[in-house]
Amino acid sequence: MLKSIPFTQNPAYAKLLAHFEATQSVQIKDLFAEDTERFNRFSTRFEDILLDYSKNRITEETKQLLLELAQGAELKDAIEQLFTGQKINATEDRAVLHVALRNRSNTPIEVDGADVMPEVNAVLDKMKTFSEKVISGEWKGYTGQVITDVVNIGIGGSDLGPVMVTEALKPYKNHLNLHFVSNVDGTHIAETLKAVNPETTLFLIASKTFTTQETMTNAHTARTWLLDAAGDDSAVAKHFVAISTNEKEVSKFGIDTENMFVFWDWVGGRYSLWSAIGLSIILSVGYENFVELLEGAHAMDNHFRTAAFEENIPVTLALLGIWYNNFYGAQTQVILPYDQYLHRFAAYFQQGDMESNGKYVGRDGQPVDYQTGPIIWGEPGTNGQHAFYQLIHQGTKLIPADFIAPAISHNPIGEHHKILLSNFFAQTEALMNGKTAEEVIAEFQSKNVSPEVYESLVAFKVFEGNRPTNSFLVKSITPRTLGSLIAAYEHKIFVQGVIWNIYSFDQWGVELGKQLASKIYPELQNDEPVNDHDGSTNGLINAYKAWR
Ligand SMILES: O=P(O)(O)OC[C@H]1O[C@H](O)[C@H](O)[C@@H](O)[C@@H]1O
Repeated sequence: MLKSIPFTQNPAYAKLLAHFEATQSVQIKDLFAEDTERFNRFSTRFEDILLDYSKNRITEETKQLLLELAQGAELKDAIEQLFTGQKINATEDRAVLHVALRNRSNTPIEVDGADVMPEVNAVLDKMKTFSEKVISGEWKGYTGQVITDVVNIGIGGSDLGPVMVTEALKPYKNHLNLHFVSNVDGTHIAETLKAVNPETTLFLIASKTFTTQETMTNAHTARTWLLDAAGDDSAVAKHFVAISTNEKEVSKFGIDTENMFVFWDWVGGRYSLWSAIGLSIILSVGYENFVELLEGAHAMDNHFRTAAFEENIPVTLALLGIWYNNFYGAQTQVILPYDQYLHRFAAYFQQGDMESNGKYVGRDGQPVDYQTGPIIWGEPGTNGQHAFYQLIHQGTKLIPADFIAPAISHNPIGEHHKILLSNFFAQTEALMNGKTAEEVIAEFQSKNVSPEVYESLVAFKVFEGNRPTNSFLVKSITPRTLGSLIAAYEHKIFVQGVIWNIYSFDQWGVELGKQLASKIYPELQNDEPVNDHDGSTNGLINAYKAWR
């Protein structure tokens, strides 16, 4: 059990508050001027990953106080509880063991007295064998043809991770075409089915619970489509596999449990890409690359568990996030990958972070009186620059930004990568330094613009600067570095949840909408007007009925 230590009662909280009040006018660029060693002091290396967090509004004292905050929350003990299979997901009475899925050292990890590693390894072996058959063409469809297309049907954690990783690792891709269907909007499955052939398509039905309405609806539509073409039930065994924790529901759907890849209740949906949910990743890039992804995550797990907090990447990210979220009042955190392959990275961590830490009740069952999880958003650079960076540079909101960029591109064409990276470096520099009125005036003068013309423009061209950024520079985006990066962000979320005294591994907040939808769905079966909801909901439902 994680202890309940409300954030504002953490002994370091009051000290941090006083420190914040005394230092909030600090200018990051002045900190660099005062300390030539600042980059070395506030950056850390892990394998081929460099995290530079020197462009933040922090001093050595801030760092020490934030580290005290981690100690005050008994973080070390919480980390041990995570790694040793304690039931830290208390509201669901479950362990939280995504770290076991990538425990490449294979040391025993017990849940309720039983080592989970043999089962983890057995599923990995099963995925290896199966994926090799599909990739090599040994696995045949109902007319004896090889599989050319794989459609993963899943939503939330059963979709976002596989999508993000298969996109990120596209340079490692084999010949199989991957498709992902998540939305219950019929358009999603319809457009996907248009692009594939029933004789050569394999469907992966990915759902932890195997009861999720969207996934089951899409799965049934896919099955009907296949049977319409094949004309006989026996085709299902050759074209459908299930990935789930729920054998009963899988059998009910008509998938032989031989064709089922299991995982366990101690794998949270949004932490499940490392489990059988990663089968689409394996089919896309091969088993060896998936193992590399696991290895990278495992290396980060070891770092997180053993490195001193002052050098610990997930802890550092978490503490900096808390500094802005709880003291500077920042509402959001933007993630900006300067790598097109990482274009779903921010979307992936929208679920990872917001479903984990979007909680207003503390571990003591009481509403918290402080801010918890930030809003996560972002798009790849340089697209973001031409869309929303204006607000980051000159808006009224403070937006801490994480930049992620590879030194080596998978597509070293012409000058592209140098241009891309010059933008990355320039943005973090501009966000920190800004531009003073003097600089704006000097620029006008160098172009011989007269004061009558420029005077009224100066204010608009000034950049306050002092916008905080973290920069991840990685050597290149390989399966291993990607695994490490994802694990770093996962553990950041965990650390923040521990310090905010919330439960990060349940998601009760998604239930109410689902319950109400299942009540409304039958009401949409006839054209009778409804009147048992509030005025707005009645009005909307009745307008829909009149129109359809
Ligand atoms: O994998 P499933 O059981 O189908 O669940 C899919 C998704 O359902 C819900 O929305 C949960 O909040 C998510 O955490 C989960 O990832």
